[in-house]
Amino acid sequence: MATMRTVSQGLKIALVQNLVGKNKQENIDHSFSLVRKARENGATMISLPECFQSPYGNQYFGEYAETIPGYTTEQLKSLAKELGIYLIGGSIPERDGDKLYNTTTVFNPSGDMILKFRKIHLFDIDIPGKITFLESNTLSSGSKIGYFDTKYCRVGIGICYDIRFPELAMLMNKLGCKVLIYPGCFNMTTGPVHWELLIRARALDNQCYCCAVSQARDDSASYVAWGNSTVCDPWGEVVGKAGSKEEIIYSDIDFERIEMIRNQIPIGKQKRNDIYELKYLS
Ligand SMILES: O=C(O)CCC(=O)C(=O)O
Repeated sequence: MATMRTVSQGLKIALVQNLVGKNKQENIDHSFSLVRKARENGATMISLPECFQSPYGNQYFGEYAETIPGYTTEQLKSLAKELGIYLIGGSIPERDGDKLYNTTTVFNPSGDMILKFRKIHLFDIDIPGKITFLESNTLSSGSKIGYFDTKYCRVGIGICYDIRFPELAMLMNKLGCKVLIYPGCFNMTTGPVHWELLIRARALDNQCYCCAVSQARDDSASYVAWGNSTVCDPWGEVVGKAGSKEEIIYSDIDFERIEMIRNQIPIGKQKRNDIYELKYLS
């Protein structure tokens, strides 16, 4: 007799750290098989990483880009509906006219697209002898904050480099997000020191859950991903962490814990808006 798995009634998040190769269809098929597995294991919200169907790199964005809605997002839509889950489609290179964006789409359990979010802060850095990357050579930036409502809570979205900007996370907190999710793809220079620190910082300064989901590491790729997909709780503690290889990590979101910590250390109420204020210029 087949074993019936228990599907969580609450918010159980799965981060799918898939290995991305050069074949788009294989990337889609393979990552979807991992999403199915995560659903079988009870996840109710599942996130893929940044560029889940395309290798990460300026030389790839144009070739793998699609319109939204388009081929990949139609498949994400069907999968969300088939599995009855909230599905965060990592990101894909999006083509809109003559511009490219790094874009996340989110689907609800009925298959409706409830968010299209374009990466706001482009990854332009120069660390001599280590890594120089200029996303702005190919991509344009978004200019709208990304969040969506679920039956559990409001969830905020940023993409990779966006996690370095505390103001963005604080605004998502101000808008009521209890969970922040960052599809990302850090590298072997910044990943070891900054990745976990940034995830923990965003969780702690907003007293919320913060999740970051990476591609798995491929040492032969032109851009080697750090991996280490992570979930951090509102106390700043890591409650789920992957290694460098392909893996799915799971985390149950405890809303009572968020409230308890917010009551114990009430920084949300102690902000001195008479001295400083964070404004959302929509
Ligand atoms: O901030 C970093 O160190 C890495 C960011 C990145 O890889 C990205 O934004 O895609």
